[in-house]
Parts: sequence; C-alpha cells; structure tokens
Amino acid sequence: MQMPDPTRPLKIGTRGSKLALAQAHETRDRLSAAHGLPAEAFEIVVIKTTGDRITDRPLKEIGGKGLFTREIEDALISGGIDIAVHSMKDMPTIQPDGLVIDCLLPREDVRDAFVSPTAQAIADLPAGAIVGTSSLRRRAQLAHRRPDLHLVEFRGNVQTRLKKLDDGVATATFLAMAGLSRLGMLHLARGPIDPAEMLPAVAQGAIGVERRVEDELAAALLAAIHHDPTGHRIAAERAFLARLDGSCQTPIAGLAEIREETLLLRGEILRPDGSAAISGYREGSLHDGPAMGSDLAQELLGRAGAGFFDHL
Ligand SMILES: NCc1[nH]cc(CCC(=O)O)c1CC(=O)O
Repeated sequence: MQMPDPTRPLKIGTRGSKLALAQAHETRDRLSAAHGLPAEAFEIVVIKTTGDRITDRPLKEIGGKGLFTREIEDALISGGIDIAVHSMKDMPTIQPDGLVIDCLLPREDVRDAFVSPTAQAIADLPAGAIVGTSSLRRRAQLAHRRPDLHLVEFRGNVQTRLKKLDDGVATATFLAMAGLSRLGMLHLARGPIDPAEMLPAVAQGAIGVERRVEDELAAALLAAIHHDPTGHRIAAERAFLARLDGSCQTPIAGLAEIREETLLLRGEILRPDGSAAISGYREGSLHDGPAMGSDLAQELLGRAGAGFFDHL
C-alpha cells in the first residue's frame, strides 16, 4: 500500500475539548498501530467550531445543523486537514459534497451515566430536585418518567458541567458513559442507565473518521481501522434519524445492537415536554440497517401524527 509522505504528516482535525482530543489520539494510535507508523507521521490540528465559541446560550437557540462540525468540514474540503475525527452523535446525517465518513472505530459503552454528588440513581431524586442537562432527548425522557423533577439547561463541556454540579447548580446530571470512559472519569458515574429505561442518542459512543471522497491514501489508511459491526449499527441508527429529519431540536433516541448475526433496532421519539413518547422496534440482517431505520421512523411518524413535536 502507498504510505504517507514522511515529510508531510497526516493532518488529523478535531475540536479542542479534552474529549475530542482523546478521540483524536485514539484514532492516531489505531492508525499508527495498524500501519506501523511513528507518531511523527501524524499531526493533530485543533479547530474551533461555532458550538465551541458560543457557550452562553442554549444550543437550540443558536440553531442550525453541524454546530460542532462545520468549520472542521470546511478545513477538510480546503485541504487544511486530511481526516477529521468526530463523535458520531454530533454529526448531521448528510455530509457535504466531496466528504464521506466510512470509518467507524469500535463503539464504546452506548449508555447514559447518572451523575450526582448525593443521589445514587434517578429513583433516589426527591420530588422537585433540580436536574441539569443540555440534551433535549435526556430532558424529554426524564420529564416523561419523572414529571415532578425540575429541569434546567446545562451547557458546556463535560468539565464545565461537573463544575456546575459541584457548585450546587443542580443535584444531578447525565453524561455519556463513553465520554466519561475516554476521559478516564468513569468513577464519576453513579452507574450506567439501562437503555430500556433511557434509550441513548443515535450513534452515542461511536467515533467516526471523515475524509475527502477522492483521497485514496486516506481511504486506504482508514479502511484498516474500520470496525464493521459498529458500521452496521450506526447505519441503522442514522437512517432512523435521517428519516425523522432529526435536528438538535427534536428529542429522538435510537439504538441498534447485534445478536447472533441479527441486527436489532429500537427507536423512540418524544414530545419535547415529555408528555408523550412513542417507541418501536425492527430486526433484520446486518446489511438491512438503512431500510430498517427509515421504515421504523416512518412507522413512528405515522403513529405520532402531525404536530407531535410542537408541544412545549
Ligand atoms: N453532545 C456532546 C457529546 N458528544 C459526544 C459525547 C459523549 C461521547 C459519545 O457519545 O460518543 C458528548 C457528551 C455527552 O453526551 O455526555
């Protein structure tokens, strides 16, 4: 196989948060191990996105898709970087012309973690307890199960949110187990939440690597670290999301799993205020993910009827 030019390192674009950097390092280490390349063959390039710049407003107010990805994709298109590492959970379902994500790393824990200095689990929270989250999905899921809780907006990276808990702004919050694990902070989780109780976000725990479609060197390098089972699961979940036209404004959850060569997909949509939730299920062969995802989305949309998402 063609090897990277030793005088020109492969530029890996990423956001600058600790979690994003940990993911970029994992990608570099996997590439380095798969191809026997030294650390000098790679350069990590930190790119600031709109979502990173605006930290004082709820994400849904800033609006638009790709708040955490647009600037990185621009750098990829213009050749400033060669590959880009993303949390697939934050990725729009359609990539810009000329870019493709066909490399998924082995998926981490998909579950949400319950984080609180005082309570052991959701059931322990007293009526009226304040819970912080910036995720519309987690907010709607929690409001659905525990309408007595008081939900507040909790923006910022993992460190910022933990600081807010310390400062007593809220009694509890939720974070992805995957993020805590990659940050070496799993001890902060009181415990994982069973997906049957709180279905995770589409693609939670999955890292994807984006490249230019015509970049054959990047394609060959990345093919060696692609994890096929994760690819099938993410394809199903993202097809579900795509058919729902999921934006950051819509509470949607989805999880595909593989059991004995069968792909199992669960999906859920909720009213933003948690006053209703509709869920469904499909199963099929490993390559059926895209069809299963859009078919399940179609069913849920039909059951929901017009205006389902409008309630606030
Ligand atoms: N929206 C921010 C974000 N994007 C990816 C992760 C965690 C890592 C992952 O799910 O892969 C997080 C933080 C969180 O939800 O706690």
